[in-house]
Amino acid sequence: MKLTGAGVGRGAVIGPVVRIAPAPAAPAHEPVPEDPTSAAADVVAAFDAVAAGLRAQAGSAEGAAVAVLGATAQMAEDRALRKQTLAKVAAGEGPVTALDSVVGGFVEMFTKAGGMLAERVTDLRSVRDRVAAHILGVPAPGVPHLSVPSVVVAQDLAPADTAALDLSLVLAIVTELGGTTSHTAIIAGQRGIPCLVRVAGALELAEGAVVAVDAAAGTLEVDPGPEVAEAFALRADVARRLAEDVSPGATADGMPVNLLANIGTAADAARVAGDACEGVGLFRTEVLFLDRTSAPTREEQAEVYAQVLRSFAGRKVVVRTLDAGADKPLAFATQLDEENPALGVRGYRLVRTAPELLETQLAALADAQRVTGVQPWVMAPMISTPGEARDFAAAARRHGLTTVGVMVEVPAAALRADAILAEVDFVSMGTNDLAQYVMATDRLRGELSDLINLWQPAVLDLVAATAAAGRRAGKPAGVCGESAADPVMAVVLTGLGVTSLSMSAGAVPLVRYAVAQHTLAQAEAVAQAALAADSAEAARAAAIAALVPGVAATLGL
Ligand SMILES: C=C(OP(=O)(O)O)C(=O)O
Ligand SMILES: [Mg+2]
Repeated sequence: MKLTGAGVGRGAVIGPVVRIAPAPAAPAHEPVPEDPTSAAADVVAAFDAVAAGLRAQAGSAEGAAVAVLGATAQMAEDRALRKQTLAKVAAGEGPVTALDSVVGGFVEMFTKAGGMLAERVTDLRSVRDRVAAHILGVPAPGVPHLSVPSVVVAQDLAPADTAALDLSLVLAIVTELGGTTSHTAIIAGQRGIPCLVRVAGALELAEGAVVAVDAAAGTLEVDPGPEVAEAFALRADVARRLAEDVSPGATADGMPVNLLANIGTAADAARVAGDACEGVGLFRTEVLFLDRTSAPTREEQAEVYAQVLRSFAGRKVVVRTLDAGADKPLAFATQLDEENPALGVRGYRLVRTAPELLETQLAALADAQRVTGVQPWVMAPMISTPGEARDFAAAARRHGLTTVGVMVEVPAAALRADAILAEVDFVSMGTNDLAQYVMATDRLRGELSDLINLWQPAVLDLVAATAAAGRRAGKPAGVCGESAADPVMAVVLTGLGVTSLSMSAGAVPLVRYAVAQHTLAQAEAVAQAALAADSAEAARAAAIAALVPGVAATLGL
């Protein structure tokens, strides 16, 4: 059996399936319990079992997870929660329905109260899901404990779920929902973990079934034959051979194109520092803020930033300030009443509602600069106007950070790139959000993946306009969205005048190879071929056809 989906990365792996159970829904018409006393006893037993399970998990967890699990266990032990649920069951409501409405009431109350209480809403929902699963006799939702390298299959994964996985044992991630530029896919890609999203039928895969996941082809095959394993091994060989080239990125005629890595944590930095990349082009600092009830302190942040700077001492490190909101919600910063969070207070816009977050972060970064003697580049996400760029640059410089840039990921910033570049030292294009906003298509959902395709000519036009503005200003204009990881797109971007490409470290060798096979003029011809097309498919096909002979075959295209 073969399933198809949209792949992230180019990896191909074979391994057993481990399923992540989705949160159980309350049955539509849950029957009234025949014996309310025994139903009440079941509810108490479910609360007790969940609390005990969480306490046991906390006992074997490490770091921040201990406190999170302990706090969730405490909630499962909460007397008011139990008492109100039991009262409803005694009055004849189905136990899951009762639990659902009591938790719903608490969620509303906590949310209205704001502050610390609002931060407990996620814990409350997690307790509800676990207790409901216990009552219904279905697998507990949430991230499983992995004991062998596995292919993790889920309906969808929030960034916090991904953070809770032991990624060293994750061979691949397969989801039924989600999009290729959603953060979970990106975080996985950054770790070199192949990801397949939008896989219809993924949830029907049996636990333990052996599957072959090919992210480049976008396929999943159940019980693959030995020829599949052989083909995967061959591909790995080509990739290994190309990875032996450690020269700096450049076109065939010597025009430099910096090849940089995207990272999310200090551990990522330590892991990829030994790889042949010229630095970090995007440090997604929000990963440090995820799954917490309050922001990390200045000291805590400074320590992490210093670790990253030390790992890459002597190389460029571009640190992006907090990009929270929308698909990266933080309990302590996200606006709860936004109907369109992707269009709301996210990224740099948080200076309007929580200015101390940016101030603390810039101070911590300056501390890290001081203790390591390494000067980071710093940039802000979600900048829309030259005024925002100016304000951010002023704030960063006040803290003694000297190389200041912004991301170009909102169409307004691309359209006014000259004016934006007048305010800052560099720009970095976030093609994931740029595509989302240019095409008015939610990057988290895959139904419209044809529209959010990074090859859409309208997206390419704005990238071209921004790169041209960079050339005019004589300032670096890089790309750090997923576009940079695609070796064919990398040639197009080079031809458009993009000065650096930042991607998951595992993508660097193929990108280096593709760029190095073309002179600047040849890359420009590839870019023009793509720009002249009138659809995403035609743009990619035209670019592939314009590559110098032999490159497409080596790339397996
Ligand atoms: C690099 C980008 O930022 P993120 O994916 O973290 O939103 C982007 O939008 O392309
Ligand atoms: Mg972005």
